[in-house]
Amino acid sequence: MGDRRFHSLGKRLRVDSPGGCRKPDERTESAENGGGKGGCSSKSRLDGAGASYSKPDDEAAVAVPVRSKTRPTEVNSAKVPYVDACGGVGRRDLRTSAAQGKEGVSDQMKVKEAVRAFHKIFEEVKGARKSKHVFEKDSGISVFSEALERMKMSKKCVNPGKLRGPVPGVEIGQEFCCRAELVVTGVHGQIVKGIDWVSKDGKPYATSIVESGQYSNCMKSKDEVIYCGEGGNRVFGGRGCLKDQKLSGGNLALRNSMHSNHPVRFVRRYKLTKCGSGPRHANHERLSNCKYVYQGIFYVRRYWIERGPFGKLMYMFRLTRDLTRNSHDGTSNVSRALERVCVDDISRGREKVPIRVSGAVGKDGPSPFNYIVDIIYPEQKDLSPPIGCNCEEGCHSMICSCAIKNGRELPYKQDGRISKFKPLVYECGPYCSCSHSCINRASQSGIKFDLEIFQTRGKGWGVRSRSHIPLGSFVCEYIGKVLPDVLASPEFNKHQYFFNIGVVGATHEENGEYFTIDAKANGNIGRFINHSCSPNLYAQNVLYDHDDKSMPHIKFFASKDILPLTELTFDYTVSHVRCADVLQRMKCYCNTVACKEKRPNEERSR
Ligand SMILES: C[S@@+](CC[C@H](N)C(=O)[O-])C[C@H]1O[C@@H](n2cnc3c(N)ncnc32)[C@H](O)[C@@H]1O
Repeated sequence: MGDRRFHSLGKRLRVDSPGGCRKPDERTESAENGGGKGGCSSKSRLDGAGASYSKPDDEAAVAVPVRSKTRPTEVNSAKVPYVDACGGVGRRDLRTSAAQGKEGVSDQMKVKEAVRAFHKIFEEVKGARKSKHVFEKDSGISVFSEALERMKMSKKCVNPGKLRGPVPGVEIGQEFCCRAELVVTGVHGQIVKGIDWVSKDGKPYATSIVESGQYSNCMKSKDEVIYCGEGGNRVFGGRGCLKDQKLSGGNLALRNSMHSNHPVRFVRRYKLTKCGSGPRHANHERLSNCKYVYQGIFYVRRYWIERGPFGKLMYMFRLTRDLTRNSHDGTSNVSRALERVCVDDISRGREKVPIRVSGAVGKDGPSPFNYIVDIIYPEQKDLSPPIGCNCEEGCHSMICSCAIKNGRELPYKQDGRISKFKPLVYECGPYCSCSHSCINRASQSGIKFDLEIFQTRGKGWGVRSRSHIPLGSFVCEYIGKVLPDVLASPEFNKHQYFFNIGVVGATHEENGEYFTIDAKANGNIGRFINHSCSPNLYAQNVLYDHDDKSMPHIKFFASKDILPLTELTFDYTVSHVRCADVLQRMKCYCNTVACKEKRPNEERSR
């Protein structure tokens, strides 16, 4: 390993939400629907720290939460016939649906009954106010809220606890006239907030999200949603509430749900045209100018922060539908589907492109690990946010403060390829004013090449690309959990997944503060890249979301043009990977001329 010299960064700022910490959640799983106040100012980090989930993904994905004997019918298609919750003209008789068992029907009847009861109470409240000439603006509480309150008092809501996963009696595609209907049926317990959550072991976990129309959310396809977190960043500006979003409340709950692979219900809002169709209540009147359609169970795959339309930071979440979950499937179907996922995409939809396992699958496939796409920083580490650039019109080498830190040059060419390798590259990031398409963010847009994992000779699994990779292209990051060096046990293991990090010559070395990325339990495709004495990848230190040189991102770029199906490798000895120690104790199977020259007497007959 190379020697470690270094400089000081001085004071470290926090990346996380400021503010004191009251208990992260005041609600409990058994809280009455809609009763909680969403906010929480829990002190929490931007990074993945605190990801205390212990379940491997596979396990979590198969474990369908069971809370009622009567499982709801979840079908993975928005086109399935829906049960109109409003009980009006032209509805199908629920009892005729062959797919629904007796219990499913009774759940649906309960849901329908709750909606009917709500509308009855709503009419009563409205009528009472009308007769007393009480106008909504004078009453201080809306007719909806008052009716909802009465529903709760008379215990007429169904599925009252904060359920996780599917809601009994509610199908994908089911329509609701208003937010209150979502509350009385147990789909989403918040009448205003878009994110609903429960507290478990003192941590909030998201149960459902509703597109409120206030943020720039979008459903990219019927299986993928980009959801903007909550707080101070409405698309239309709001009333004096513009501020940076924080990793607390619903945002923290979504982050935690991502780490623990918790299911999140998603409800989409559709605006209705004046004469268009839409659910109506018993009197055939529209209750609002939009409708809400239940879309099914989604999983949070990743999150990031970006600047919103008003220049404030927003937490963005990517959720995808879990196609393995379908209550018509028996367990065998679920495991078959999981197997298929393993062959098709080891990242389980977390990368933009699927990552295949070539050859063996199932028991013969790579041993299980939790696929993550964001580094998990140590909880106790205060990460200093960098001072971002102010280049709203695009970054230029002479004026962009990030380019200035790179020696007054932008490290990337127009096509996104790195111009030259450096000890450290400063990219623009979440604290910069430039756009996401800024050229100085080349390594932040995810994997683009068609990578796959395959069995090598003598080295276990390795990585290769099905497509050609041009010199200088970003390939992938080495992702895992950052551990203080002392915790990264140097003991010899068959396959080591440690990557020692830290910019050589930076201040952390004076304090003896060293870190290692451990990708054994949590990692991405980077953990499968093997060593070669004549590598085709280069591990580049990159900083953008914090300024701490002791834990830069490790980004792999192509150090030569790489032909399709060539194994991707980097030099463990140059990159300070702890595997370098391993290589001293075991034979190198990179099978290159450089290796034979380095180790002329080594036996390579595996
Ligand atoms: C980061 S892992 C790489 C992925 C690993 N091959 C697997 O199957 O998971 C590092 C381990 O791969 C093996 N390895 C990597 N490069 C090697 C090489 N050139 N020769 C022999 N073994 C190698 C060693 O066992 C090493 O500890």
